[in-house]
Parts: sequence; structure tokens; C-alpha cells
Amino acid sequence: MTKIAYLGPAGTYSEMAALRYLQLSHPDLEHDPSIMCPYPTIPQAINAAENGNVEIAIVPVENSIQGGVTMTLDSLWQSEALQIQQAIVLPIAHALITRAAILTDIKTVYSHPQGLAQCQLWLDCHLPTVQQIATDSTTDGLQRVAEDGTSAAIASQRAAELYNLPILQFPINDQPDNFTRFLVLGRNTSHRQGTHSSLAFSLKRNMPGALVKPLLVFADRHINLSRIESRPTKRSLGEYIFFIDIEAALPDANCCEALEELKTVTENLKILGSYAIT
Ligand SMILES: O=C(O)C(=O)C[C@]1(C(=O)O)C=C[C@@H](O)C=C1
Repeated sequence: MTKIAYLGPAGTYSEMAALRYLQLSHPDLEHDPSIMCPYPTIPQAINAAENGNVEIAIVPVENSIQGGVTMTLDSLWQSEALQIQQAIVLPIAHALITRAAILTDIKTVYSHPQGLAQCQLWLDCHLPTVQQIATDSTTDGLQRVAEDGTSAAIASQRAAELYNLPILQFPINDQPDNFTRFLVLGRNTSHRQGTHSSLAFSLKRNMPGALVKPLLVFADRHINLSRIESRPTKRSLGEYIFFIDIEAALPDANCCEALEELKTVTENLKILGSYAIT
């Protein structure tokens, strides 16, 4: 039976992405709770799929306000076996969940660093003196909120319902159009199809034009890049891994040719998958 790893506990946005995946891809399995496997961190969810303990991991990779989810990018680079099978974009609307009746009663706010960052202007304006505590997921602080009337959490409306806690303000994200892209990762490499592909590479030498050559490989073939992002290699300061998304699928002859040339102008090239975005 397919098991799905995601960042828990129950009520996270990652769980919402996992439920959406089930609805789209396996509507017959949607109401079977034994499929859903929450993990305490994103790398642990990814490792569960890498090691074959679950078939699929669903993890956030990019937010429209805050950019890349670094833990996911780093784990993808380390992964030996996983491929991106699908991308799911979800709207993210944050609620302030608390038993406090008014904002001035709140002393502490808990959320995932992404949740805090996506509401930073709102927090600065409405709760400028509260202590902000970063948690591993948006729902990690909800137990504390249930116990302590001076605590609040930034999480989804669905999380408030699941934990039976009141919402004091909604929505509180700084940008109304707030979206997060999630990746469906699996060990099934025969899954290469869709409209987009993701790649990652390190450069041969840090010299003038080192990044231009890999980029020209795509420009010369009229392949559009939809994202470029860098992460440190962690080997030495100033060395980077580049993550690239292209609007092309790997089975395309043009794309295969581009990859062959890319191998000659990069040090280490990883093909992360071709997939559809829903
Ligand atoms: O903490 C959660 O609820 C998550 O699913 C993680 C996460 C993230 O890492 O970006 C997912 C979507 C939102 O952008 C906020 C948090």
C-alpha cells in the first residue's frame, strides 16, 4: 500500500498538500488514514522515502514570498534515489490561533520560520513586543496554545478546526497572494513526464563565465528557465550548487541534447525529475 511521508503533526500545510495529491492521483485511497505518515522534520520525511520506508514524500520547496525552502533543496542534492514526480501549488492563508480574547493578552507566538516570515509585517504592526518562537512546523505550537491562554500560533484554519482552538484574526499573511509549491518525491524513476524538469549542478571552476556556459546550453535551444536558485556546497565559502527549473520534459530530444552538453560544462549534474505542476 502507498504510504506518504510529510511534515507533521496533523494540520500542517504539508498535510494539506498530501491530501490534495491523494485527491488528484488516488481518489480511492483518500479516506484511508493508514496512508498518511507525519514526520517531525522535512529531512526526516525525505529520508523515509529515500530509504524505502514510505513510497512518497511530499515536501514544500518554494514560497511566493519567502523563496526556496533550503532544507528541501539540500536534501534533494544529497538524495541518491528520489525523483520529483509531481508539483502541487497551494494557496497559503495564515490564521492567528489563540485562546486570548484580545491581541494585548498574547505574550508568545509559535510558528514554523516560514509562517513567522510570511506574517512578519503583520506581527511588527500588531504584536511588536511578543516573543516569536520558531517551531519545526506550523502545528507544533498548538499544544502549547491549548494549555496557555497567553500563547498564539500561526497556522491554517484547518489546523484550528482539528485542534478545536479559536481563531482571533484571519488572514494575517502580509501578501494576500501567498502560494507554496510542494514536491511529490518518489523512488520511481520511470515517472519522467510532464511539462517541467528540475536539475541541480555544481560548477567545474569558479572563474569568469563559469555559470554562463550552463545557462547558454538552454538559451541556445530556446528552452525557458522558470527558476534559478543557489545553495552553498558546504565544501568551502563561495562555492555553490545551482538549482534550475526548465519548461521542458526530459524525453524531448532537444532537452536530452541539452543535458548531454550540460554534463560537459558542469562538475556534478543531478537530474531531479520531469513532472506536471497542478
Ligand atoms: O509548517 C507547515 O505547516 C508546513 O507544511 C511547512 C511550510 C513551509 O516549510 O513552507 C509549508 C507551507 C507554508 O509556506 C508554511 C510552512
